[in-house]
Amino acid sequence: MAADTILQTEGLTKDFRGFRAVDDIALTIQRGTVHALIGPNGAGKTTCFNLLTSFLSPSSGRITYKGLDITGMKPAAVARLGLVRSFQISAVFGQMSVQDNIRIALQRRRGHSYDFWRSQRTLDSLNEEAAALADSVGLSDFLATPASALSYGRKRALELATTLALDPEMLLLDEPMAGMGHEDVERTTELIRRIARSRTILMVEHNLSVVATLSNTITVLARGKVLAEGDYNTVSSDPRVVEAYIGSGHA
Ligand SMILES: Nc1ncnc2c1ncn2[C@@H]1O[C@H](COP(=O)(O)OP(=O)(O)OP(=O)(O)O)[C@@H](O)[C@H]1O
Repeated sequence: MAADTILQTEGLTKDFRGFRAVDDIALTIQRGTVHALIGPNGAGKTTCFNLLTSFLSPSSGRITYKGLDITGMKPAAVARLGLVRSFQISAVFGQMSVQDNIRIALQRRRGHSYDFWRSQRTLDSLNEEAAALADSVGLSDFLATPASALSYGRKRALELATTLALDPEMLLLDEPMAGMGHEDVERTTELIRRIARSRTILMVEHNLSVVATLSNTITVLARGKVLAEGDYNTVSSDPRVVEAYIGSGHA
């Protein structure tokens, strides 16, 4: 494992009752980069993503994070190592305000679980940090707003804030732009760019213009295998990639 590699997979394979969804994938993610996983429908992106966060166990192969073999570890243990998946781990409570949602997440990082209810003082001690996090995702004007009253894009921003409250070193984002309108996509792109300044990000994303804007490296999957890898210009001009997308009716 090279010194600046944060996550690596070797021979990563997943079979579903005889169907090979992920086939011998070798990924190397460099620390401090934004790495995108793309590919036509059914390429194996989600399966690969689920393997990386231990939501699925591989049929064979190995995953190494910061030099540590994390294959088969429980998702929570992986998260504690700083490899955190957004939108799944972070629950947002609709009736609670933006501020309270973020304060709960901050409490969780400190391992206090839900006993924060006991002390208003403990909660208040998190106000500053919560405000800073809300600000970092563009929600400073919404601190008192119940999460359920936020627009879809802002809800996703709140989810991101609650994930960032765990202070992950590496963030795995599953289609961060899914279901967003143009304005939210732009805001979220900027947000991810800012987050990426101090973190490593791996994302599965269908919006290719977002991928082009944000990614340092792109791995293209097709039929469970790595088809191409490189920067956006390299992979988008690769005839095999163009064909894979056209063949799937995606282009
Ligand atoms: N639990 C499962 N059981 C059986 N087959 C599965 C399972 N999960 C995924 N597959 C199959 O594995 C293949 C890869 O699926 P996956 O969801 O990883 O692809 P994807 O690239 O994320 O696709 P999409 O872009 O449509 O989300 C598909 O053919 C899918 O039907």
